[in-house]
Amino acid sequence: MSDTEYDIGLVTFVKCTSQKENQMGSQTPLELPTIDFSNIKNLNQGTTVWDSTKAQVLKTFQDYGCFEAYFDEISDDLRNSVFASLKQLFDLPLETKLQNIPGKFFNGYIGQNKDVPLYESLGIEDTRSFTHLMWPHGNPEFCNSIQSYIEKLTQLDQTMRMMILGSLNLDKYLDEHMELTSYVLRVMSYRAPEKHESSLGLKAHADKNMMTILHQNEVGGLEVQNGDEERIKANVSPNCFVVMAGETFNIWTNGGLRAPLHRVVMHGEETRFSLGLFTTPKWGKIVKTPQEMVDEAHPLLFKPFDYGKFVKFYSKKENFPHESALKKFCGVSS
Ligand SMILES: O=C(O)CCC(=O)C(=O)O
Ligand SMILES: [Fe+2]
Repeated sequence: MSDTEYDIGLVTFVKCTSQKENQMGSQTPLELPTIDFSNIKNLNQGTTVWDSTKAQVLKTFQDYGCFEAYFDEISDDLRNSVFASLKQLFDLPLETKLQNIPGKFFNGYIGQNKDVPLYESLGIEDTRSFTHLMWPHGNPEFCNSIQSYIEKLTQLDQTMRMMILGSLNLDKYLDEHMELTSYVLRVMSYRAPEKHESSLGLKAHADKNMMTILHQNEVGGLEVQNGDEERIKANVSPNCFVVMAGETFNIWTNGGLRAPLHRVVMHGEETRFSLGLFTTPKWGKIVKTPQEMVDEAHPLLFKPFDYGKFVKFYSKKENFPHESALKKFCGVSS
């Protein structure tokens, strides 16, 4: 972690500079703000550090909808094991990967799609049963490292949500908010494009769920859109995790947060691996904006909705991948 600091308004951001940049001493490119979550175990509510971190989280979510979390709970060994496991997983025969038929839409195998030919992904709802499905004779290293990775990122997710609700004075909804969601870990592989192919790995989109934590290998390629033109390349430092608000969080806060557009562009000849912990509303539970976020100046933007019903609606051809699908589904003026 570099010790370079800079101010934006009231809060100070610590830059999470990549080693490559340091060594090459190149000029600083546009970067996402970074928030320091090192020493998370000692980050206690009510302390000055907690309060300043909480203010940073809300401000970056309001301004960008996204930031890089510097999080050092995933050891080098665990990270190496996770990325090595991903290579092993994607090297499995297609028939094996296709067996990952999920409990829910969009959680299964996605790939072999001519619109995004470089991209392949698998959703992991339950690590044990997923491992058994992929390796019927067992793969304890995969199972243990993925499970431990999910547990650590879950801690980061919950800390950040606690901070956002706290900053909005909505602490009383915390238990309800945590109960509302479950997690899926989506693991992704992007092969390098052939000479005649486009380098676009994943088209620009905003996530529909509550919040996403992304982690990429050193190949990089994740870009976040800021404003109409500007695209910011996400850092590839090993301890940097890109945290993004999804459209459901924007709805829950009555438009109080941004859900940024982002995409993946491939460079070079290496395969890119990435992981995303997707915090997603449980099917059958109702996502409802707290009344405190609504007043005359801020009328209700979205009606309460069941995410499961939305996913079914979204999976229909005419609604996918419609940018304003949620607006169409439960927007107040629609
Ligand atoms: O691979 C990545 O880093 C981004 C993936 C992504 O944006 C998504 O799955 O929604
Ligand atoms: Fe995404």
